[in-house]
Amino acid sequence: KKLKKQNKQLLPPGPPKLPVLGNVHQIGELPHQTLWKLSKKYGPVILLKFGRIPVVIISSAETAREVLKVHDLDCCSRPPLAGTRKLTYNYSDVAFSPYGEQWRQLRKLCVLELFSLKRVHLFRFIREEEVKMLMNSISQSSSSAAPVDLSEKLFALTGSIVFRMAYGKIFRGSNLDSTKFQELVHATESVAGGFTAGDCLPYVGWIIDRLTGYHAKLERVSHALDTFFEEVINEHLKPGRTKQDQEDIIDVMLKIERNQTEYKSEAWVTKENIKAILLNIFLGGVDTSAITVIWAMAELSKKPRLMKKAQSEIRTCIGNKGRVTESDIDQLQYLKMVIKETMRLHPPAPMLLAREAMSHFKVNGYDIHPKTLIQVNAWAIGRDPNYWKNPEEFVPERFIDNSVDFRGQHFEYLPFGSGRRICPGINMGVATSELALANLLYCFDWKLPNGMKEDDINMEESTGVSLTLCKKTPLILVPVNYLQ
Ligand code: HEM
Repeated sequence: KKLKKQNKQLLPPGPPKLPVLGNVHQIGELPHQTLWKLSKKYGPVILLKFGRIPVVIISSAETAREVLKVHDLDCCSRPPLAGTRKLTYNYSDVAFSPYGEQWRQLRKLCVLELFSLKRVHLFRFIREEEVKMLMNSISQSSSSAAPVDLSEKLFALTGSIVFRMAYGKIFRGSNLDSTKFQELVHATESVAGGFTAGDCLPYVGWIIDRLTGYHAKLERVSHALDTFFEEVINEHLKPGRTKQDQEDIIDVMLKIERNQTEYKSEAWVTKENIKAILLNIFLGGVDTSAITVIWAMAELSKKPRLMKKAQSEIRTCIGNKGRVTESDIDQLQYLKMVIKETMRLHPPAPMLLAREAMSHFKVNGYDIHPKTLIQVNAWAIGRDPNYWKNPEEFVPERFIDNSVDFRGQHFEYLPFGSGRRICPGINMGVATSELALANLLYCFDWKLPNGMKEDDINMEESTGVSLTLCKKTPLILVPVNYLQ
């Protein structure tokens, strides 16, 4: 009877699997690309096995809609992974915690308090100050016609912005300078989010994790993070901290923690929740915005005509004001299209964060069982020729008179995901990317170094050590001051 029932089930197709390993050996360094190729052969819903874990890969707008909208509630949990469990104080966070009451309350806290539009506006002065400092530092290189490593500068910029918003401190002069902070972010990314042997292989996996050094690295990183979080939280608890201090994200969370009784039915926050959410901000906020601006500058440098078009829009609008502020951004329609097109071709998170099915449901007629992991390939969907004309080409103009946006309602375009788990930091991420790009384009003309040609710009991708998709080689350009 059982066999009969099983035979009636229709599982998604997929490539042949090895015993024990499943398909792990086929994934390669750029999983979104490998899986895209597999989807061309096997279709938009594929079943793989990572060791013992069944994984379904979704690669079309229609099937993404089924998963993220129609069956959102059936699969809005996150899988339990060893790295994230350790780093998030046993899932005390928002991004990696399973679906349930705690996640709902913390998510509400993020949406209504921490990353709300009001909060994004309150932090505007931080973004403007940090972008201004970046322009000043680039301007110095410009006077000596020295090439600038824009990748490094942009990672440092978004690091400083997130650091100040969350911890209220400025890198410069602190014992954790920008380089050390970047190192900590990247070390954290290298142990968070991905699958370890222990997650995939029963009995022997944990031994492999010890032999490869993963376990020791995870211990080291989580200890360093915990020490850092303890330090910044304790600083916020010192009595000398005056009311005039600009309220940062730790202040907001500590206030809520203190007022537990007042909030009781609304939200409840412990020190561990605070630390775990700080970690989410760390991982969600730093690289994503920097990566967007780096890819945008790389694409525009390859197409000088488009760069000129974006610059003339900004320069006509801003005149001789000296810099672009956030109140100018709404008038810069072409700039917004450049950001959108960049996120279509280079979504910072090419595979949305993995979800876990909580109940049985069907996608495209295939059975999906509870505990199956579901990964949506946003990168492949953004290049689907059924939805995008000349999908491999960078054409910001495709967004003219096109209502498609990144708020999760258009399943052919999912840079921030969709459904219950959609990124709550959209406004913060977009505000940072738009302001930085607008100022880079306004303040400078950009030349390629050492007689390099547009076609020589290396557009190879790298997932590096993390879940995000960077440009493989740093973007090096020569700035020429536009305003003297
Ligand atoms: C360009 C900037 C950004 C991009 C492209 C981006 C992208 C994403 C994506 C694709 C997801 C997964 C959505 C899903 O599973 O459906 C996500 C989740 C998340 N992002 Fe972002 N993000 C950005 C900026 C930020 C910022 C600035 C923050 C916070 C300061 C943030 C915090 C989070 C959190 C907490 C989650 C987990 C939500 C949950 O699981 O409920 N992100 N982001």
